[in-house]
Amino acid sequence: MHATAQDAGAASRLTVLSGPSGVGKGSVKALIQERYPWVWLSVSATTRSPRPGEIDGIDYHYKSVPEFESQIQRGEFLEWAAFAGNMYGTPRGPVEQKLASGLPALLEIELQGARQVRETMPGAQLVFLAPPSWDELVRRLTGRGTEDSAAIERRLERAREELASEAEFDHTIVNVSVEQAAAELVELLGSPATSKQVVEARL
Ligand SMILES: Nc1ncnc2c1ncn2[C@@H]1O[C@H](COP(=O)(O)OP(=O)(O)OP(=O)(O)O)[C@@H](O)[C@H]1O
Ligand SMILES: Nc1nc2c(ncn2[C@@H]2O[C@H](COP(=O)(O)O)[C@@H](O)[C@H]2O)c(=O)[nH]1
Repeated sequence: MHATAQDAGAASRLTVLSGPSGVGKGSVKALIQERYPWVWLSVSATTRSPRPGEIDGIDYHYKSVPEFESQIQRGEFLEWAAFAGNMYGTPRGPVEQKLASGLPALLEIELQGARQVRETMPGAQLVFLAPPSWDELVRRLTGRGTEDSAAIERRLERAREELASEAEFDHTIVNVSVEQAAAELVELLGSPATSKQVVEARL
C-alpha cells in the first residue's frame, strides 16, 4: 500500500537554513538537491545580478528593483530582506503548496528573513550553519571569488551579526564538510523514507 501525503504530515515542516555569507549554505543545498531529491528547495527572488553559471529560475528568479518592489506590494513574499546592497525574497505560493502536499520544504535565507519566518510561521524549524572558525569563513568567502573586496567587507560585517544570532536558532550544524553538513540537515528535515514513499506514490 502506498503512503499518502497525510501520512507524511510529520515530514512536512518548513525548515530554514541560515548562516553567515560564505559558510557554505549554497554548497550544502546543492548537495541535498543532488543526493536527496525528495527534499523541495525554494527558489528565491533577488535583485542581485546572476553570477557566471547561475540560471534564472533555477538559482534565483532575477528581478529588477521595481519588479521586486511590486511583488512586495502585492504580498507575494513569505519574507524578504535587503542584504549587502540587494533584495532577496521567498515567493510565498510555492512554499504553501509544498507544505500542503506533505513534502519537506527548505528555505536558504539570511538572518532578517529567518526572523520573519519565526514570527509568521512559529512551527518552522530554524537551522544555523556555522563555520569551523572565523578565519575559515573569511577564506571561504574570499576564495569563492565572486565578490569584489568592498562587497566582501559588507558581507563580513553582516557575518558578525549573523554569528552573534546563533542562539536564536533551534539547531546548529558546523559545516566542516559539505557531505556531513548535508546529511545532518536531511536528518532534521523529517523522515526520508516516508517522504520518498510520497514521491513514489505520485509517480
Ligand atoms: N565544508 C567546506 N569546506 C571547504 N570549503 C567549503 C565548504 N563548504 C563550502 N565551501 C566553499 O566555500 C565557498 C562559499 O560557499 P557557498 O557559496 O556555498 O556559501 P554560502 O553560505 O552559500 O554563501 P552566500 O550566503 O554568500 O551565498 C565556496 O567556494 C564553497 O566551495
Ligand atoms: N531573506 C532572504 N535571504 C535570502 C533569500 N535568498 C537568498 N538569501 C540570502 O541572501 C544572502 C546572499 O545570497 P547570495 O546568493 O547573493 O550570496 C545569503 O545569506 C542567502 O542565504 C531569500 O529569499 N530571503
